[in-house]
Amino acid sequence: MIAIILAGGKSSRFGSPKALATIEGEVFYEKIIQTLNQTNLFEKVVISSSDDLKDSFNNYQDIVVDLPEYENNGPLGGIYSVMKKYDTECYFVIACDTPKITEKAISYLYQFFISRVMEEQLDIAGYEVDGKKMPTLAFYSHRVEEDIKDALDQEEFRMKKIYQNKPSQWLNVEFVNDPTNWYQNINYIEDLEKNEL
Ligand SMILES: Nc1nc2c(ncn2[C@@H]2O[C@H](COP(=O)(O)OP(=O)(O)OP(=O)(O)O)[C@@H](O)[C@H]2O)c(=O)[nH]1
Repeated sequence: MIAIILAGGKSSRFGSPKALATIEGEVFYEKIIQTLNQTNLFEKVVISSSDDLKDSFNNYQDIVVDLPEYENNGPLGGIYSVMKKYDTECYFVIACDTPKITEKAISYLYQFFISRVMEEQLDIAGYEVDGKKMPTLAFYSHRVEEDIKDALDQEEFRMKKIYQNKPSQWLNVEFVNDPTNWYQNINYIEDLEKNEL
C-alpha cells in the first residue's frame, strides 16, 4: 500500500504553500509523514507535488510531480500521477492541510476498508464530518485509476464524480474515539490561529 500526501495546488486561501506551514512547531508535511510511518501500513509514503514546489521538501526522496498533461488539475491530477507511477493494490490519500491526522484514525479506516476492498465490495472508504465527505482523507483501490484518468481527460476535476460512480463508504469522524479535531482542514491562516488559541 502506498500513502499519497497531496501537497500541490495553489494554497490561494492560505497565502503560502500549506504543506510548508507549521503547527505546534512541526511542518505540516513532515508531521504527516511521521504519522503515516507510525502506522506501519505503507511500503512507501509519496509526496504529490506540483513542479514549482518540488524542491521545497528538504530533499525528501519520494516526490511525484504532477504529470505535465494533468498539471493544475487539482487533487485528482496529483492522485492519478502517483497511481500511474506506482502500481499497488490500494492507496491512502491525505491532504497536506490535515496535519493533525492520527495513527488511530488511519488504522480505524484501514480496518474498515481492507476486507471489503479485497472482496470487491468497496473501492473507496473515507471519513465524513457533519455529513461532508472528505475524499482527501480516504483509502482508494487501484480500480479507480482508469476512472480518474477518464474524468481528467474530460476536464472533470471534481472528486465527487469519482466517488459517486464507484462503491464507496464514509465513516463519521466520531466513530474514532478521539475528542481532538484530528480531521481539521486548514485552508486559511485563521484556521491555524484558531487552533493555537
Ligand atoms: N499534487 C497536487 N495536489 C493538489 C493540487 N491541487 C490541490 N492539491 C492538494 O489537494 C489538497 C486540497 O486542495 P485544496 O485546498 O482544495 O486546494 P489548494 O489549491 O491547495 O488551495 P486553494 O487555492 O486555497 O483552494 C491540498 O492538500 C492540496 O495541496 C494539484 O493540482 N496537484
